[in-house]
Amino acid sequence: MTFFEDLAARIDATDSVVSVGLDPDLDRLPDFLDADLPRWAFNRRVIDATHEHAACYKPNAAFYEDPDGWRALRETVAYAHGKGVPVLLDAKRGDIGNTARQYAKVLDDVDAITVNPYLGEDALRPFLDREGAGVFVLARTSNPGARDFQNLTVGNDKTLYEYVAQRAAEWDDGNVGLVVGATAPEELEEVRELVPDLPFLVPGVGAQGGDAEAAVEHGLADGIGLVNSSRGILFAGEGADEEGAYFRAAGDAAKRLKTRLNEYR
Ligand SMILES: O=c1ccn([C@@H]2O[C@H](COP(=O)(O)O)[C@@H](O)[C@H]2O)c(=O)[nH]1
Repeated sequence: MTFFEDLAARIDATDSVVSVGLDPDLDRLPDFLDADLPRWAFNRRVIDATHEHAACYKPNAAFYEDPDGWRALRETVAYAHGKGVPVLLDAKRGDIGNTARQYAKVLDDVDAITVNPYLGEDALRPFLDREGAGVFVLARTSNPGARDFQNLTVGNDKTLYEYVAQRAAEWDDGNVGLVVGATAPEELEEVRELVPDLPFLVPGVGAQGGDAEAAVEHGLADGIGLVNSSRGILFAGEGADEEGAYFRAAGDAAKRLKTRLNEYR
């Protein structure tokens, strides 16, 4: 099965397009979590609490880039897979071909990845050519600085993010999606009009205050796509003084987001 076939089956099974972001910020992990690998201990409990509502888990590589982090990530990916949930690594890779080939090896372990198109097609080929893997190309990101470059006009009449979206559609062989932020609902709509068939990963609902309705209305192609929340789910239990209550809050937050998104599906 390809990533997008798996994802379609998972969306069906959970009735959910929620991507649960696994960004275990060491500075925010609860004090009661006394473990050898705290990020893994945290993620395991989050996965236990949220997997019924998770179409996908999206660990961001930035939260794992040290030796203990790599171990925590490996355990997390295996555990998510054990629960039947696909894993999308948010790594935003993009480098010259020789290096990109090394980066792409991570697709032996995870099901999909985010990539940065700035270096051009040859930097993305090692990911695009991976049988079965999903590749989400950054088009219009959710941060305020996205406008600095992505909204510039290139050629005669297109913004850079529109141009990237069109190129990504040309690369698509049933394996390509786009990253478009929920904080830019007008851009979401424009990109959807340009590329009706590509599923989007839409980050930025929750902590970034993005538009959940636009995320669903424009993010899904034939019902397939992902709307991500990380901090809004992971740290929903902050303030709870015991473990059970803390992680129940994460489960409740994932369920609430699923229910809210489903109003617009
Ligand atoms: O445009 C983008 C691309 C990626 N992200 C990532 O998604 C999550 C969002 O986390 P929240 O806590 O829900 O804000 C995080 O890993 C980002 O690096 C994004 O936000 N926007």
